[in-house]
Amino acid sequence: MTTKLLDQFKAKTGQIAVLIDPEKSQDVEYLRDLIKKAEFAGIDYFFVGGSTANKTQLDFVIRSLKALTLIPLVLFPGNYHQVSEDADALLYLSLLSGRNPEYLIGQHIQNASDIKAMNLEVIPTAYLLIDGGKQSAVAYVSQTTPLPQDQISLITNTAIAGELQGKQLIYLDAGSGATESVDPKIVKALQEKTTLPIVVGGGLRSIEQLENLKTVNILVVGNKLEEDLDFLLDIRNLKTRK
Ligand SMILES: CC(C)=CCC/C(C)=C/CC/C(C)=C/CC/C(C)=C/COP(=O)(O)OP(=O)(O)O
Ligand SMILES: O=P(O)(O)OC[C@@H](O)CO
Ligand SMILES: [Mg+2]
Repeated sequence: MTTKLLDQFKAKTGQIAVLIDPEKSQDVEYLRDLIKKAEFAGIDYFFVGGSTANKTQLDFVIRSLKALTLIPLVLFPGNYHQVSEDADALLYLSLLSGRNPEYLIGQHIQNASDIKAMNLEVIPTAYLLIDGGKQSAVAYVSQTTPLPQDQISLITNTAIAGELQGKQLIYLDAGSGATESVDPKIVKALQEKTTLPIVVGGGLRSIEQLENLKTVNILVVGNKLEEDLDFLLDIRNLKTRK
């Protein structure tokens, strides 16, 4: 019996997930290099997904990762096509910061029975877009407005409403390539109200940012590694320091 990934999420703070965007990762040599460095760095998870990636691109990445590494593979889907039984878990996102029914429930209805029949851990996730200083791909694709960073009670109330609906995980995302990552004050306020595990991503590009957010369960790094894989060496130093 393998442990559920959600239990692993809860077990520790300061875990690191590397976000792989399938659209930008269609080269097995690139993936080999990424995996080698990620394993050396002691990365905890690969998150795989993109706001516009297609299923063929996703399947290529899943097949390659499954052949090359034991690091758990967590789907972070931009739409209902980005699902596969070959992953270890699926973040079942509802975009609670927005008011677009398509991303609250519409996408989910498309393949709910298929997902239920899969041998795949499904993690109900309250997904909140937080204003990261520039328009993100998710805001654009979903046609929703992110929550302002200074509206802390709106953010905590949104997340807690998700908890009351049965979500098991809270994901605060400043958006891919954010110029301003999620403020640690938001995390602190949320942790006063809930013990649900928290994931933070969007615009994390320095060790200092990761350190300032180390009380969250998982920190997601995407763009920075697309530009500089050697940032994984700094992450390794951070992880071995602890
Ligand atoms: C029902 C299922 C299986 C999924 C639900 C689909 C929903 C509601 C998704 C939430 C909204 C959304 C579009 C999330 C995308 C999250 C994601 C994979 C972000 C990664 O960053 P990119 O958006 O690829 O950024 P760049 O394109 O800038 O690299
Ligand atoms: O690419 P970055 O800016 O690291 O963002 C990661 C992720 O949380 C976006 O959904
Ligand atoms: Mg992307």
